[in-house]
Amino acid sequence: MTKNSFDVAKLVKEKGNEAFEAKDYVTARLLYSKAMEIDPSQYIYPLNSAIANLKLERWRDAESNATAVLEMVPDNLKALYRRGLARTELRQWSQARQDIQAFIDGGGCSAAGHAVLDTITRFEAASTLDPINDRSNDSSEASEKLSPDDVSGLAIRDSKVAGQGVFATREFKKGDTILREKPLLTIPLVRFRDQPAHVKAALRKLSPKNTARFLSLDNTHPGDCCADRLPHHASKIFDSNMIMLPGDNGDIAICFYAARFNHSCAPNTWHVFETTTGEFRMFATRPIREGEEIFREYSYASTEEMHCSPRTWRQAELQRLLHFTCACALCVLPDTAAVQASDARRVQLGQVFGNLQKEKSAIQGMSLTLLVEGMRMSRKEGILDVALVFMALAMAVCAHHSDWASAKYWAEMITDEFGEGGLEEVQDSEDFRKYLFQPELLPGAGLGPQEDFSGIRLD
Ligand SMILES: C[S@@+](CC[C@H](N)C(=O)[O-])C[C@H]1O[C@@H](n2cnc3c(N)ncnc32)[C@H](O)[C@@H]1O
Repeated sequence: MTKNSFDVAKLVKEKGNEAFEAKDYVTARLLYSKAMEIDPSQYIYPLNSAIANLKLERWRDAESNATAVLEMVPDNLKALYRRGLARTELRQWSQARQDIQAFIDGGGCSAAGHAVLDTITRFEAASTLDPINDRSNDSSEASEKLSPDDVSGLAIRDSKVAGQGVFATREFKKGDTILREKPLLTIPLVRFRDQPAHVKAALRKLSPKNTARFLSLDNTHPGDCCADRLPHHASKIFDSNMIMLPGDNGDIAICFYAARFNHSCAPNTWHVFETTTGEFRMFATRPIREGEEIFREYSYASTEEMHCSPRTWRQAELQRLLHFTCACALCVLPDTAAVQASDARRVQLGQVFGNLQKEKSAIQGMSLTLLVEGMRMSRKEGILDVALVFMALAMAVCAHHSDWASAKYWAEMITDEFGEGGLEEVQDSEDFRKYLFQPELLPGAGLGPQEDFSGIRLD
């Protein structure tokens, strides 16, 4: 590591020290282990890890940390003392004595050393009376899990699509909230080459626990796929898990829980970023059964491009940006005819969007027939958030032409698609809900020539 390089291991150790001082030994231990993994040449990381493990009564780990230090620096007094303590707890009396004696002989605090020697003598005597009391078990395995399992209704399991994914442990209704979380870190949308500087700054600001969480995320970029711009693949972890936040400012975020969901081109969720609460939220777009995998759509390309492009394009794009070949249910449809039909719908969907844009999105010129065609295709393709956009536009078109019965028909369909929960959560929901109950309040309502759309419905 060059002198001026961004030393991730050192930063991680410092975060570990912060956690240790706050008596969060579980996080401190995780961070020291990460620092050891990143830079195994430094004895200070296992030395610190040993003390965290002693605090957590993980005697074997503390012993092995101290041994690692002594292999690098044979007369390190702190390591001798810490190993002596661990070995005492592991009932390795004579080895414990040797370590503590070496500690005293090397100039370590004699009072502290003799106190441990006395303890060893007492333990040794007690152990002959109480042979069943085995102190060698490490005790804190369960408490150190940093896992999304504590988010209600979700569990991490092996996925048939890719590695691990997130599964429902209960039923979710359409519109139910799947997840709401504040991102671990966000950076502004900047040029790719400027990204590392922002990631570095964001990593520096992370709390110790969130540093451990960040480092525990998957790096799915193969080693040589592209040069990493930060040591220890920090930018690859970032790239593997980043989410472009929907909304105007377009920040890029790492969300600890949302990062664990696999991608699908026909996801069963949609998501928003609520600027008022700073929360990333996911909702079910259809009923999700217990045991079903839950997917989100990775939207790195523009959402429209992702929705309106055939499988080969989507796969190439995900490969180019994220280095994986999409194996979602839509991309691995078993028969060619089904793939061709899906591709054709996507291309048509693109044409619908194109035609709508040509009409400059002005409600007065928008064709309801075209919108309904878009709804049909997006429903078939399982991209319900797109269907919802078309429905909202359909409501506005009918309201513009004072066909209130038809406007109400589309409003009810939207309510039904969102589900009660989803409707409450949508961005700008207050206005939106108001329009659903009173379409006549929509901007432009009643301003167009009167028309009757009762013959145009979604079957
Ligand atoms: C943010 S991680 C998702 C969780 C990951 N599966 C795990 O085991 O931790 C993103 C990585 O998961 C894999 N992945 C996600 N969705 C996929 C899909 N539809 N097809 C193939 N691989 C996918 C890719 O390797 C991708 O880079």
